[in-house]
Amino acid sequence: MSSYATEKKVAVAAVRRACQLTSSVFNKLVKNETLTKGDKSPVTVGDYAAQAVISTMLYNAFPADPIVGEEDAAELREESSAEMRDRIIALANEALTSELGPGDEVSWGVGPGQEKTAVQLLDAIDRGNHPGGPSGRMWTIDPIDGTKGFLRGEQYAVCLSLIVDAQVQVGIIGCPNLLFDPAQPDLGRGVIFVAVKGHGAEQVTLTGANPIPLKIPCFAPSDISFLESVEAAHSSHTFNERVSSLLNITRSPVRMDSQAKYGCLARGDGAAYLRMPTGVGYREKIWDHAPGAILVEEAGGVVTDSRGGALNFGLGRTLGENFGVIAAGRAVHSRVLEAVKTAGMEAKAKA
Ligand SMILES: Nc1ncnc2c1ncn2[C@@H]1O[C@H](COP(=O)(O)OS(=O)(=O)O)[C@@H](OP(=O)(O)O)[C@H]1O
Ligand SMILES: [Mg+2]
Ligand SMILES: [Mg+2]
Ligand SMILES: [Mg+2]
Repeated sequence: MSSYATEKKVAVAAVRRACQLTSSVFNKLVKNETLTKGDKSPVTVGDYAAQAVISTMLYNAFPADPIVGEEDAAELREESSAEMRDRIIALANEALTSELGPGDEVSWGVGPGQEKTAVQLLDAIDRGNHPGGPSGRMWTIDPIDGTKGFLRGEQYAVCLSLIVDAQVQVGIIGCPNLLFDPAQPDLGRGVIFVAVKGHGAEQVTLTGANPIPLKIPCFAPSDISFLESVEAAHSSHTFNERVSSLLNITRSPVRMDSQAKYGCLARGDGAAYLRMPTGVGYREKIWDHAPGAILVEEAGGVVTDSRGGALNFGLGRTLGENFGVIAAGRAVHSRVLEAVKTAGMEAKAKA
């Protein structure tokens, strides 16, 4: 099984630079300007600029690889967006031209003197327009996952994955605001989760140091707690409550934005991640789950939909019809799956 050594190196380096960028956007813009005003523009600036940085680095390392990215530059190309566009270009160039870090190579289009033009950076954002599908190599980028968490100064994640023939091979999740070790807060915040199919999962610092292998622990029934979305619109809190009561879970759920949930599951901060649809119609996006799914699987866990079927990353930009997501260690997963089926039948009977 390929170890995807170069892909992993480039992907970690790209997520690292994007994390520097998003932290700087938060410190410069969100903290000062908008927490009270509720203006979403810093998120947008951060999203676009981080996608530009990651896409530029991927293109320099793997020019033939298509990208499925959340953002596109159509609005930025309009004359009315000139001010925002300039900000994004400046932020992206600041991140691309900062000093080389450990493992960085100039050939990825980074380092001092590597400024890009506005046209190059807008084109880099738009390279994320690949439709996805069942065959070939493709990357997914979610430049800021958990935008609402980002604005609140809580959890968000910079997420990148490599999918080959619909199978996730590499997953990287950068979490600038997550404690490196909840048991040792002195170690500070900032984690990058890294997984390669068949080669395990680990977490490193934001500088790529201190690698720690990840393995989901066995949980006693009394220690089980759920990880779930903060936003009730993104996943059903009431369904999770019913599943918890069927499993006699007494611990309160831990609510956290973004794929940081998958990272916390992989290192045992919580026992299960349950994300059930809140209504009909919303299709989950592949960039919201591909990095998390490989991370949990490589840490020894199982990720399925609510019927126990595998998530299908080969259907296009979405996972298709939404049957939710259940992620957990093997033993907990089978118990949660049974309870989800029971709660689903109860809900149907009531409807
Ligand atoms: N209706 C609905 N249902 C399910 N999911 C949705 C929905 N609407 C949005 N999204 C996606 O949710 C992504 C945010 O992830 P989380 O749900 O884990 O974050 S949160 O806790 O709710 O803030 C979020 O990712 P970002 O846009 O990158 O933040 C969206 O892709
Ligand atoms: Mg997202
Ligand atoms: Mg996003
Ligand atoms: Mg979004």
